[in-house]
Amino acid sequence: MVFIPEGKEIHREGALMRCPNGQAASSEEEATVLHKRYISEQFDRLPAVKKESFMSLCCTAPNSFDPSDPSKPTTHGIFQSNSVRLSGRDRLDGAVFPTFCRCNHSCRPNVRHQWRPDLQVLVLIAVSDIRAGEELYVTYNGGEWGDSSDCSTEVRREYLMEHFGFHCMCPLCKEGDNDAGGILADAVRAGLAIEGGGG
Ligand SMILES: C[S@@+](CC[C@H](N)C(=O)[O-])C[C@H]1O[C@@H](n2cnc3c(N)ncnc32)[C@H](O)[C@@H]1O
Repeated sequence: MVFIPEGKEIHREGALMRCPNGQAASSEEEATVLHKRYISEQFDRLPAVKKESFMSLCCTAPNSFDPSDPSKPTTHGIFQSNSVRLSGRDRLDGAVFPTFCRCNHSCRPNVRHQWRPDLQVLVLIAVSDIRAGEELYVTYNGGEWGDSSDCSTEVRREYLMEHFGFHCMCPLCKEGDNDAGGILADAVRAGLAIEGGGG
């Protein structure tokens, strides 16, 4: 079977759009206005094909749709929904990437990403053997909870809901659901047995 071995570089790509995370401003409101304006100006400068690629990305951040047309995502909303913080000398910037931003999160990812400031590219590397057809998962929390096996499904989901606004359905969390279902089923069976035995 075809597979990508652990440690192999899978892909590298440059940013579709990049923006400083913090801008000199006298208030949070002003910083948001500047951020939105910066993104809008960057978007206007993109060639048509990159505009299309950017606008096709998911839009899930709060308040990310145009108030005058709630079906239309804003450029700021798309940036907020997809941006990843860069590292090294570029650590003050966030950026959106055409392929990386298509990857879903897993609490047990099979891919890690590394920003290369020297080359100005994001590199995706397999962290386990990946079989043909297997989904590529990255982690959105930047290793915040270390080894996710130390942390319960509930705690990880709470964190992801609070910071990223979704209920995690990654394979590890689904395993947690099955375990919980199993425990519940055992408890119900035990209860029935006790009830049955006591009657
Ligand atoms: C950057 S997008 C990821 C790519 C997106 N699924 C797409 O098709 O373009 C992030 C959004 O994907 C969804 N998502 C990513 N990982 C998820 C997971 N483990 N469980 C549930 N939803 C997830 C959430 O809606 C999240 O806000």
